[in-house]
Amino acid sequence: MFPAFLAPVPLHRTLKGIQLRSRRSLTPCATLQSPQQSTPTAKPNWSPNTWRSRPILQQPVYPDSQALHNTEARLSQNPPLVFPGEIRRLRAALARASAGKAFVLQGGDCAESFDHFNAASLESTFRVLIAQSIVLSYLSGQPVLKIGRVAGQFAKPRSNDMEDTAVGSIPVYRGDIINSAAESKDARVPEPERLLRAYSQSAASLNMLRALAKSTQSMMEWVSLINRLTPEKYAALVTHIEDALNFVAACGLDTSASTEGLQNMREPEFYSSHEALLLTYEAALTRQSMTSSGHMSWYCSSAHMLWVGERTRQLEGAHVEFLRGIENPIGVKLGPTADPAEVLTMLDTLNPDNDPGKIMLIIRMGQDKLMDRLPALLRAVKQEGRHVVWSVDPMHGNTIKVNGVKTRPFGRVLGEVDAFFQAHAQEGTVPGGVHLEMTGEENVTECLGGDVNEVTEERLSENYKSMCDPRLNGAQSIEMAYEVGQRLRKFSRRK
Ligand SMILES: O=C[C@H](O)[C@H](O)COP(=O)(O)O
Ligand SMILES: C=C(OP(=O)(O)O)C(=O)O
Repeated sequence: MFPAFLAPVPLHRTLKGIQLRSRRSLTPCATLQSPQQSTPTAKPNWSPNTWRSRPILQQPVYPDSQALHNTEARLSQNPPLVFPGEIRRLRAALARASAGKAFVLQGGDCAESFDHFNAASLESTFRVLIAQSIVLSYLSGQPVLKIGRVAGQFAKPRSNDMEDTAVGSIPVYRGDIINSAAESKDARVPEPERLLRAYSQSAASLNMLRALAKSTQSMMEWVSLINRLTPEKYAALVTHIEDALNFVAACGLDTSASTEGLQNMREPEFYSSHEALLLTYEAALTRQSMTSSGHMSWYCSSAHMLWVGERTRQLEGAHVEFLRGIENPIGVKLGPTADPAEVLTMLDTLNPDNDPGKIMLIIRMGQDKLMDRLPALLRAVKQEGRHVVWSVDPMHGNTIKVNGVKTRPFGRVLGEVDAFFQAHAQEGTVPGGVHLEMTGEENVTECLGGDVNEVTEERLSENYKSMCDPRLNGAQSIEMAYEVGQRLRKFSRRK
């Protein structure tokens, strides 16, 4: 199934410290072994621990290393959160997206929280993601692949190690899996037991998301949710969506689940993802499993898809080293400084056999910089015949501060989406997805703008709950789906 793993990395891009690939012996063993029981890996010179000898950024320093070690040992015995078959299914779906036959919608919290965790909030985000996917599918005529930033999105990379607060300068909050957001020096001390709590919350979230995905909704229930959150300017489109759904229902197609798209609407396939930042957590949840062709492979069982962040994507760093050995699909965040040679080397390292469902390049350059920087990347990747899904994260490059509060104006976010489609039209490449920090909660006031119940500067403090960066609320998320869908529709018709 993966014979090309045996191919050597092109010499000119071989990384210092990563040896050329060579034939390796395969040792059969039971499926889903943990790192501590591991047999030789299918990837040469890699194990779930090789990252430990690489330079690493954005990691906490635990005062009690024995406690951390005990927690890692505990986690490595815990059951996997996701399974190899699901991961392989996601890769097959992503391969379709890389060929322009599906579109990826990836979204969820900036940072999941222990204190804000509740069923209503999780369910509202799930429902809004499905509603967005219906709008996107209707407008573009493409199946939409739904991936949540959920069930593991707990660790945050930060710009600075320290912050000034009312109690003086203290270490920054790095996400609930690491320390507490409370403003005191003690609260910011990293605590290993938080890894176990994050694991438990992720398991509970996945349990609920799997149940939600299986609980059949009538199409009209979706229409009523979409209707409530649709801006006036798109009211006519809701009627068209309703007509289309009525038509397929009248044809008996909604119950027969005879096409991928319709089945997806009734029983949506839903995948989890998060930034692979806290490598002690990710490594402890990495398991070995046999592929259908009898090869042993490593899967990170913390989420279906993982991504490497803009701040930790150094080619010789620990995060890329960890990610190169696992079979999960990998996202790579690319900010304005990413250059073509670096991106191609990254692809050599993470996807040496050029599998079309393996890599998602997630552009987050900011609306002002994208048109300057993205076309060169699109050209280089296309010229080299590399298969990737191109996605846009229009959130992270468009953050501003208003009265000291981080926010993102809806218009700027949309500006980056626009530029993304424009760059692909110019270069003849495929815009394959969108990545949003969002919540299904309707009354959240973190991002400015939006047509339904507009968030003004004065309203930002009304209900600002994000643990780190501002999210689109339920109505802003649906509005964004219309905007992205219109652009995707125009794009598809241009072909
Ligand atoms: O979500 C992304 C980063 O973690 C976040 O933007 C960092 O925020 P900071 O610049 O306030 O540290
Ligand atoms: C930190 C994030 O993004 P980036 O690495 O693009 O800044 C994120 O998506 O949470």
